[in-house]
Amino acid sequence: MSKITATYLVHDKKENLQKKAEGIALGLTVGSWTDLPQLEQEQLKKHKGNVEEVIELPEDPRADQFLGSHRTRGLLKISYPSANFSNDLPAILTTVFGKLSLDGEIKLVDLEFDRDLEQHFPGPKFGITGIRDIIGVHNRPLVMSIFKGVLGKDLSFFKQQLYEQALGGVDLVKDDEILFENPLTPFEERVKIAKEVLKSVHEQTGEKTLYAVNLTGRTSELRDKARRAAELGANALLFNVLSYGPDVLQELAEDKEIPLPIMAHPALSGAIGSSSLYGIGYSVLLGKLLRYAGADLVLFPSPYGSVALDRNETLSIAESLTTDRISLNKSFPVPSAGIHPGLTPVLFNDFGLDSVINAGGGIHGHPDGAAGGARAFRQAIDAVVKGKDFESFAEKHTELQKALELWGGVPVK
Ligand SMILES: CSCCC(=O)C(=O)COP(=O)(O)O
Ligand SMILES: [Mg+2]
Repeated sequence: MSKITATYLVHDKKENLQKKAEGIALGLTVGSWTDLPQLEQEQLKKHKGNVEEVIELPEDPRADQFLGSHRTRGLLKISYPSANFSNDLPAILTTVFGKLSLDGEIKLVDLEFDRDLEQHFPGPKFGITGIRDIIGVHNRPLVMSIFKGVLGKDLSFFKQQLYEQALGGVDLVKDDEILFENPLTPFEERVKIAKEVLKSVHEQTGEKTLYAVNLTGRTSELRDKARRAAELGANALLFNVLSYGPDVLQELAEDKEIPLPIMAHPALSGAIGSSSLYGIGYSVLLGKLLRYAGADLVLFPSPYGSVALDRNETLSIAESLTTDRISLNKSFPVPSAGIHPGLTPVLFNDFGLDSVINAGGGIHGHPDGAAGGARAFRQAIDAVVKGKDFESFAEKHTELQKALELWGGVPVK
């Protein structure tokens, strides 16, 4: 029988982790069944969760600081039969971590879909390969920039910023996630102007650029709005997935009349993923779930910038997005937040060729403006991909040199 397997990190005053695991396996499925008549017990058996593994972990060295007295710490791996849920993320999440998420110090740190279940989730429509094919770039990390300072500005400002970013050589430009429907830069107008600007840049440089327009508004409006964007010539969407829920992303990703790559923004994810005791681990939240739901690109804070995540957490997100799965395309990992060209060597070292380097301030704050910032990133990427000495390369590339003078460089340790 098909199943889903969840791994939980638990901290407990009670010593017996096996008993705790059995309690969860029973409590989240059939409840108390041992006192029921034999026939009913047999019927319920096929619905009962199964404890697959219990691993006791050494006490966290920081336990005294944030946990108080000694606690048992461990990983509980429990599987749930697919007979218990329908094949959709809301049912799966409610089964494995609905009520349980409220029950003390417990964090969902892994979720394994078996092959039968995986087939119900088509995943990214384009994925890494599809996006590379659209842009026509296969041999380097991509560069993405973010519109900045657009709130309160009109379409002429938007047009100029887009033009400069694209002309400098970024592969993708995205709206900031805080740009919603507004009278100065309406959604449909942004799409139309972007189409015109990117066509003109393509004619000048021969390079293709994607613009991810922020798909916002009430859930019931999203499908029509995204379809309209596609009709008007949009070539990508940005989506604040956690404000809506992964199933909403899946609806959009599966829609044949929305033939656009979808970029998932991590806004709100810190509220769910950042505690070491509670919530959902980032590799599940931003990794597996968003890939299953169909995100072609997933943004997350890098270990190095202004909003930094633990390095191992970021590596596990990237691994969840890119690990080989027979029936699923890979999603592009997009380490972000406070990124500047001097971080390119460490980002390339951590996330490799199949990643997108994404910057807002690190593009617009360049002394030569957004086009200069974009060139600095392209030069930085050129240097790392060719294995050149970064500092010496910068001496011969003006924009990169200026970026390093302003923000410094971070060498790979
Ligand atoms: C928290 S990851 C999302 C990155 C993002 O949306 C952003 O605006 C980053 O801007 P920055 O100027 O820090 O590159
Ligand atoms: Mg932003």
